[in-house]
Formats: sequence, C-alpha cells, structure tokens
Amino acid sequence: MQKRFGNQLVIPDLSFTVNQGEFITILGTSGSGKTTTLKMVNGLCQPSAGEIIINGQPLSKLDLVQLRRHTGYVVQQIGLFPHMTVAQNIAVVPQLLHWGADKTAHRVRELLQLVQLAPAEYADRYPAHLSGGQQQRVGVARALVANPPFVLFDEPFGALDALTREDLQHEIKRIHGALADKTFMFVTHDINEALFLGNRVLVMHEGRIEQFAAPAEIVSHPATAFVKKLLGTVRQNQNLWRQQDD
Ligand SMILES: Nc1ncnc2c1ncn2[C@@H]1O[C@H](COP(=O)(O)OP(=O)(O)OP(=O)(O)O)[C@@H](O)[C@H]1O
Repeated sequence: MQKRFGNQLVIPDLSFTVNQGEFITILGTSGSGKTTTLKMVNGLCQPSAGEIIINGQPLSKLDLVQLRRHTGYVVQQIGLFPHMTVAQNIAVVPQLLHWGADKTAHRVRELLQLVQLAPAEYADRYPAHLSGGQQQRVGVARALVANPPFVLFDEPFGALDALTREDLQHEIKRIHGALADKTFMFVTHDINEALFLGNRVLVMHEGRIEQFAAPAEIVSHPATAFVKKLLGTVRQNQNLWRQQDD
C-alpha cells in the first residue's frame, strides 16, 4: 500500500503479511511512518493506494462496529477518560456494543485480573489516582475487553521510567502468551524493546521496509546499512557504559 498526505509521499510502497498469533514489533526512527501504518491497519486512516486484507476480507468493507471488534488500540497518551472510573473506562467498547451490565462487569473483572490490577482495589478509582504504569495497564485492559483478534500498540511505554517500562514489557509478553491466538502489532523506536518483544521485527525507514525478520536473524544478518547502523547504536551505548565503569 501507499500513503500520501497532500503532495508528501509518506509511505511509497509497503507490503507485508502478518500471521494470526504473531507478536510483530515495528521499529523505526521518528517520521518513518510507523504510526501511519498502524492507523491504516486500525482503519483510522485509509491508504492512498492499495488495500489491507484481513482473513481474505478488505478492511475498507468493514463498518465501524466491526472495526471496533476487530482491533484494540493502546497509545502512549493513554487517553483514559478522567471523569470515569477504571471500570467505566474499560467498559467503553462493551457499551458501544450494547453488552448487558452483568456480562460487562464480569469481563471488566477478568481483564483487571489479567493486567494484575486487583479489581477490589482499582475498579472504582479514577485515572488521576493511578501511576503512569497502572494507567497503561488499564489501557491494555480496555484494548482487550471486546476480545479483538488484533491489538495495536503505538509506543505505549514511551513515557514511562526504565524500570516500569521493563516491568510492562514482561507483562505484555506474558499477556500475549496467555492469549495464544491474538495478533499483536507494537510500534517502538527502542531497538531493545523491539527485539525483546517481537517474534518478528519489521524495521521501517522512510516508509519502506528495511528488514522483516526474527530478532536473532536481524542481529546476526542485518539486511541493510540502516539496520546495521541501528544495531550499532546499541553497541555504542554498551561501550559508553563500559567507559563509565572504568
Ligand atoms: N495527518 C497528517 N498530515 C500530514 N502529514 C502527516 C500526517 N500524519 C503523519 N504525517 C507525516 O507522515 C510522516 C510519518 O509520520 P508517522 O507519525 O507515521 O511517523 P512515525 O514513524 O510514527 O514517527 P514517530 O516515531 O515520531 O511517531 C511524517 O513525516 C509526518 O509528518
């Protein structure tokens, strides 16, 4: 597919296939088109040319309710409604889908347990009374509530401190493992995060794919000069720390 904003060709040519149950990370520098790609998969913006096919069906043929069922979306800015409790925030999509009160309450409890926020303690709190990491856990619960086959993450841990971030990286990997059939697509500009989380990593640069492969393959056989340079930044950091130790 292709994406153009005005006369700016942001994504000249992008084509890839994701299998059900994969955890794909999309790694790239700022402005490489990662968010735009995710938004096209989510139906929030349309490709200028080309098509996204889900299980043989073009995404453009789905209506709004089908789209909401089809994807969960977690973003860095979290976007929890401040005047709603944690439980009410998680219940937004069930309300849109007209679930009954009992089914919704049961599902909210189940999700809070999955993201390891004790329902008795957290269900009735307001977002302002949660840490950034806890808010992101609620964001993940909200994205999973309607059991979508796809869950998209746009730099969800970007604003968190290093330890909370590491904690949530392990959590999200555990959650993906616990929900065996779900497809996760996770945008990040952090190479360590991309290599740790993804079973395959899609490396993007200027709207094109530089490499789409398993982390071990990327590390041992970087396909392009750009990928080599990215890997080089990790080694450079390691060298920096070593110098600090001396
Ligand atoms: N609605 C829009 N109108 C015009 N240009 C846009 C729009 N959205 C994105 N762009 C441009 O498209 C390019 C890719 O943006 P995108 O947000 O997809 O990059 P990204 O890889 O996610 O970057 P970052 O890591 O900084 O979020 C950028 O040059 C951006 O300025």
